[in-house]
Amino acid sequence: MAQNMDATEVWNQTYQLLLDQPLDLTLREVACLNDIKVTNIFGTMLVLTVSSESTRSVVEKKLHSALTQTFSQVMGQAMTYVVQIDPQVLEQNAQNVNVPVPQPVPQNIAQVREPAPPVAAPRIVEPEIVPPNAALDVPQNTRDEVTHLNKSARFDNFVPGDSNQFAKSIAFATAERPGFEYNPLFIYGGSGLGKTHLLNAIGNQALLINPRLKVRYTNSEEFTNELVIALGNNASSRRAEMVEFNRRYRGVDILLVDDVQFIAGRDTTVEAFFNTFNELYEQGKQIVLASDVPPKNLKGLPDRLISRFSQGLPVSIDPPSHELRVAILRMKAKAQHIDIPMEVLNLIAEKVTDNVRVLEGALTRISAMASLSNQIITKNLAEQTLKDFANSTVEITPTNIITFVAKYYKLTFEDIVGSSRTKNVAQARQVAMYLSRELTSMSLVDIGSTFGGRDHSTVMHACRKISAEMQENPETYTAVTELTTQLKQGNGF
Ligand SMILES: Nc1ncnc2c1ncn2[C@@H]1O[C@H](COP(=O)(O)OP(=O)(O)OP(=O)(O)O)[C@@H](O)[C@H]1O
Repeated sequence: MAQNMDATEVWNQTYQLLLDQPLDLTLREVACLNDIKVTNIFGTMLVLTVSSESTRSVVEKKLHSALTQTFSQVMGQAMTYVVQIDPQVLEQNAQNVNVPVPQPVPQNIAQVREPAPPVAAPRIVEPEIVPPNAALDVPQNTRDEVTHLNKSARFDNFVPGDSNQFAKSIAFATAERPGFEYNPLFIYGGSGLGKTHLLNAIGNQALLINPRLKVRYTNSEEFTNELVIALGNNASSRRAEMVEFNRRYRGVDILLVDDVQFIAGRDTTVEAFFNTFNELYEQGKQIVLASDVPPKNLKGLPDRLISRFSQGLPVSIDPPSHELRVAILRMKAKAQHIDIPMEVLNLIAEKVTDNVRVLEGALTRISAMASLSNQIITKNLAEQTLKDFANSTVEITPTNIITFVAKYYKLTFEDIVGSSRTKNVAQARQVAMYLSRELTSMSLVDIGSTFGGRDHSTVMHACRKISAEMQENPETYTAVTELTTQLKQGNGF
């Protein structure tokens, strides 16, 4: 553990370790590494400061995996980071181009940044299912401490349709007879289509049938981080840590691995995963994998692993039809006692076509608007509310959200991720957490890490609070809707 290290020391150690690794970096990427300063540490989140937008893009994309893993290794716990551009550089740029920088200067990054292509979020993957809006409590997040399963993601609240029926049936059969017909079961499909839900449903159903089974849900980022920590710096405890790591992953009857596409890139992780896979497989234990693409399209993984993945049954989940979108909306509305006419459900299903998570967000928005304006839900009200709710192709990162929220509330970037508990800072932070849940695919755990190492239950509380406030408080409603619109339009990214 190295939690008492100061920011400079953390960077010095990380930098040294990075240089010792065969990372195959270009000269440009090495130059970007040299430009990084760690300027703050909030719990498990580091604030990195760089001097240009282009460096920031490299640090957020190409170097993300190496940096996250090495920071985690140095700190002895899973770490995440956000990247800001040096406030002094921004101020200097603003003066050079004669653009007055509004106060507070340093953190209004979006106002003075050069336009740049949307940058990828530090990829923080999704280990559990939680609705984007905690008011939509189907399924809620109740992650089990041992299995890591979200107990609320079940087969009985997974609505079937043409696009997912086959995957659901196979998943159900797998839960009933783990380790037999479909091993490994490989579920693939686009974002927000229900892969994580099915993985959890398999684990929950199998345990219902046989409570003595050992089940473990994980995702590739969690697997990698735990491996990095087990390998750690400390040679004397490494052996015991690795025994414990292997017990956790190789001693199970059912291993459920989400977002397996992100396992690529690190030889040690791929090797550990390959060995875990083989051992479980040879013992006849069930392995279920989920990914955004079929096995043959996985990039950066060795052929031997891809051929193992293809040995069992790959099944796809496709985007839902209009009828299925309406059926899912009906179920969610019913679960929340939202009285909503059929024509409005049809309208939402027309507007949001390719992601069930976004579908849920639209329903919440409409219900909040109706409740705030004390109206019943009508087609007209829904049309008004969803005016700007177009499917967006802009990629929104946690950094974007923090930057925009800070600007909206006239606070600093570090206020949002820091530890201040003053009322307006806490409110802004909760809105930022809510937006992170709604507009990115980050899990509660990962949002908590990004916002200064907060617990996932703190994030869940924030999402619930903002969601409830939206129904009662026009200021909160306006803040959320305006920020969503700005972020989706990508203004100032
Ligand atoms: N058929 C369905 N019935 C009910 N709820 C669904 C269905 N499909 C998806 N959902 C809900 O939509 C949300 C997103 O689903 P989930 O997280 O499983 O998607 P995913 O495919 O794993 O996405 P990602 O690849 O982004 O992690 C969850 O709240 C989930 O419960």
